[in-house]
Amino acid sequence: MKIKGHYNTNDKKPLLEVKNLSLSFPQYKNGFEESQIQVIRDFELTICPGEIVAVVGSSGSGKSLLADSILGILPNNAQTNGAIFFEGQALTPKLQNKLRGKAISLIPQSIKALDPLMKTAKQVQSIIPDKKAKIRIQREAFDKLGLPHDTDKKYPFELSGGMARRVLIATAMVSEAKLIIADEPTPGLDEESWNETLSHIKQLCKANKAVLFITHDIHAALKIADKIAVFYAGETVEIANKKDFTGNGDRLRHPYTKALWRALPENSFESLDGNQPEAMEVFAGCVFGPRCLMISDFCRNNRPGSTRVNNGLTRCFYANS
Ligand SMILES: Nc1ncnc2c1ncn2[C@@H]1O[C@H](COP(=O)(O)OP(=O)(O)OP(=O)(O)O)[C@@H](O)[C@H]1O
Ligand code: NI
Repeated sequence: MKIKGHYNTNDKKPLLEVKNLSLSFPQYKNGFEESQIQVIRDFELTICPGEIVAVVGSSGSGKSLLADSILGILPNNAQTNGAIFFEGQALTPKLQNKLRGKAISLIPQSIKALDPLMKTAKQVQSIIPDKKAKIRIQREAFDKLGLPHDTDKKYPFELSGGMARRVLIATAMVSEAKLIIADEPTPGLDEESWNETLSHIKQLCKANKAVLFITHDIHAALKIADKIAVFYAGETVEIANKKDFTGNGDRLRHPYTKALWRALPENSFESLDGNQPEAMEVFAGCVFGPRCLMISDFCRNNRPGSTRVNNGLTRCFYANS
């Protein structure tokens, strides 16, 4: 069955809906012959208030460009197709300008995003709309995140990496954002900071904020997300629920997701041969085909559309087998 409307596991109204988003860049061979590098193909995703949805994909699969598409900060030469809706309204460049940093906010990967010349408390207070309550709101957020009082007067360079990361999360916490996009917020962290960062992100959704959690770390996704969208070569090959990641992965719907799950050290540690295709490779059939053990001639010549299976979504002709 082809999905027509939005994918939704509960009765809440979607906050964000991405429908058939495709993104490409023009490329010039020999200086003038134009071709397209297709980075994202027919991407779809729905996030409801209070939900954490992880987008899991390996390096170069198009995750950050997906975030940039939602925020409206794509490079000028990017060409997009498809539609993004926020609270049911089409996200036009004008609306993106209005919402960016307000209703839609970003927790960037780099702690360099903090202003080096402003004390941390001031930075966080500066984005609180209620000016009378800003000091109290900032302090409450710092308390929730375990940032002691003496953090308030420190400059970013005086903070440890973990503390600076908490200040970035505090910024999202006090903002009026309904949707927070966290782009790889856990790179290279030790186990304790990793756990802390994830539980702080989880706290955000308690205030009914939704989080789009972008990561290549499937453990991190499984720890906090309600739904997991698996991104492969710019396509959502599966949207699974957390509970589907169990046992031998038999509840999972797509061979790539099963392979990711089985490759984890606590599972059988089976690796998957081959590499994800480069953005410029053109496919008539399934993008995962070259690495798939179930490949048939049909898969080589036909692109699978999205199919709803077991309250999730997949792009595989053999999803039910
Ligand atoms: N301006 C651009 N022009 C052409 N190609 C680009 C441009 N920006 C990004 N790309 C390509 O798009 C692909 C996806 O990039 P993106 O940064 O979204 O990946 P990612 O999944 O976020 O990777 P990572 O996990 O390493 O952050 C990459 O192959 C990248 O080289
Ligand atoms: Ni990225």
